[in-house]
Amino acid sequence: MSEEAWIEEYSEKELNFIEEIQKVEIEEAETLLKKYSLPTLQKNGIALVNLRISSIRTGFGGKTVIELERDPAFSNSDILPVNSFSPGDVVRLSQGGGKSDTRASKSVDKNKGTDPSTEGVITRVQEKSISIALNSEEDVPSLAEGLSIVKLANRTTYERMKDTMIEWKKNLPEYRMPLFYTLTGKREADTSLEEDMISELNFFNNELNDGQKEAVRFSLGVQELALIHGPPGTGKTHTLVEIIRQLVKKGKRVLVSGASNLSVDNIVDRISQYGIPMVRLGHPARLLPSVLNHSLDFLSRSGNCGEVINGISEDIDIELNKIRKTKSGKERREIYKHVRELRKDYRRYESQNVSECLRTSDIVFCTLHGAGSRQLRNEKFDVVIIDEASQALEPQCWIALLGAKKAILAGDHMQLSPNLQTKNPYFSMFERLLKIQGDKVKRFLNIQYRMHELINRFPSNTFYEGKLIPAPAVAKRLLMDLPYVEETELTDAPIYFYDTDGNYQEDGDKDMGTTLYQDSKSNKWEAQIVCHHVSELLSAGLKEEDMAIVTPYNAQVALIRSMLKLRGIEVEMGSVDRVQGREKEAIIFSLVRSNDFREVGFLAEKKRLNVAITRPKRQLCVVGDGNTVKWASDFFQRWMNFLEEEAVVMEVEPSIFE
Ligand SMILES: Nc1ncnc2c1ncn2[C@@H]1O[C@H](COP(=O)(O)OP(=O)(O)OP(=O)(O)O)[C@@H](O)[C@H]1O
Repeated sequence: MSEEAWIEEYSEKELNFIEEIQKVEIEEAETLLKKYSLPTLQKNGIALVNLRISSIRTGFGGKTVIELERDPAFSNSDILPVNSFSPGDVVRLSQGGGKSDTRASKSVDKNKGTDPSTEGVITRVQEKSISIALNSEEDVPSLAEGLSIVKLANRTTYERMKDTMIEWKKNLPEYRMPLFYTLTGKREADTSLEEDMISELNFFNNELNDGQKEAVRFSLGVQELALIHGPPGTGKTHTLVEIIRQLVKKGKRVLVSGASNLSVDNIVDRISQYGIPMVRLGHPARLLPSVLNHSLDFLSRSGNCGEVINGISEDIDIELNKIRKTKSGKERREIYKHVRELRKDYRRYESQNVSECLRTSDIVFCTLHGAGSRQLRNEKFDVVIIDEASQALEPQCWIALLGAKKAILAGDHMQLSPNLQTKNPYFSMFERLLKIQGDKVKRFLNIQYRMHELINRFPSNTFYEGKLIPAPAVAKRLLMDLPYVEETELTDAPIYFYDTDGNYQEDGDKDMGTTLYQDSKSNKWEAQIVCHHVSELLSAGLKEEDMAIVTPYNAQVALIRSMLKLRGIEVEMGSVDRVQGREKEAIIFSLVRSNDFREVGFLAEKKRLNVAITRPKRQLCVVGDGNTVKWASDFFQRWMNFLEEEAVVMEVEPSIFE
């Protein structure tokens, strides 16, 4: 096949894939809006009604940011209802929809000439307020009251992926070719090492273990592609930090990207102490507070034109607040005209500062999606590093790789891959490259610094060919070895298993149908056992912040949270997907599924189980029905056999339920 045809075919395949997943997500979101009223959507966390504007200001890029709060005319409390909004969500803002039970899609439909509506992006979520950056400059609603917001599918994510694939197809400059062909499998990866890059290699961090050092050496020396396979707790971030420092020392310009803001910020946090010129792109509301002074937003307001920019921003805010006070259309038009002029100036000065800031940075940090932002258009990098690469969609990775000659991908394809609604299993770029290029492009981090050796055993044997070994310092640690924890029958072993054995079956919440809440499974018996175990650990001296509760279903999270609240206990908890990348001294894992059909549903994915059971350092406590779970597959049978043999199997005493 000719090179042109190869590029064409590959890009088309990716474009079709993006279209397919976008269609599924948008249809799903639109079905919800058509089917349910705003108040019902609010009950389920994806809408907020009866809000009013509390302030207006100018944010990064000269965008109007409005802050919304609860309208006291409709509620006695100023705390927002429980919701699932987070920075980056795209929302539709409209007037009305709160009092009557109107369909969400009807009340916000511009074309039908009903309430005016506008779209924006959430920038900040607080207990009593929520802020939105509006998409266009004349979007400040004329009425500041009776506002509603509802979550929409995020189209820009898909548009960026599509633009990237079109760019790859249309424009493949010479410098990008070798990497493209290696990444798409048209040619075998060249794994020879560049001597210049690895001769006289002095490690900044001498505590790196041999596997980590080899991963650093290989990543530095190889000319196009390195994969770092880092199972849980194996020091992936440590290794990446060393690679980045070594690359900068060799005069290379590096783009560091990751599937999530947190993965990127963890690296920024650790690198920032070394005084390397660097910048973190991304909306400040989505960044860890500790990295804010490296953000482009902060740096561009403090550079050469910083003072001017801040002055213009204040002027815009004053004008925007005038708009809220006037009812005259003529006056409003005039103010908007003035605001537009101010914004033009604002962007001009800001873009000067942004260019300066990027030009002088040896390392640029952003999410994969952020790599597609206009500030990075035409920027080139010697090396692009992608952390959590196994959790990203392939076209997301391509966004970051557009300006690269060499790629280093770190991840673990044995943990959760992107959560797609499609029926087919999804292979990330990381996993696909392992398949097509083989182990020669990979280095494996084999020592984990988190789990007790018994907790390590099942995941190591099942997912990592028995090659994952605990560092001596962690291999024998138990809860009772913590200085403030007493030795009790619940703190002296690494794994506990409360087997409910089919006696305490799950509950299903059918109220919302399957579309809105696919995850509405709970099990009150298991919730009670979890509360009992948590209380016992606290009595033994363990602190609330030392433990977390993990379960595959959000409904179970909510149930356990409410039960613990009654006992005055507040412990971190989340669905399995939310705790990937986290660790705690003790993890309590409630499996929920218990039924006569031996159906384990959502839990069935092996990788989900791997994530859940590799979070604890000193104790894993499993609460579940062995009888349902063990028949799901050979794999679950093996896991149940392991628990029966190795865990302390706990009797489910009736007193637990009192
Ligand atoms: N060579 C080492 N010697 C001693 N401790 C180490 C070493 N490498 C990593 N660690 C420790 O292991 C833990 C995990 O390290 P790090 O956060 O870099 O891992 P990670 O692989 O990125 O984690 P995750 O599982 O969340 O992806 C940290 O507490 C770190 O201090």
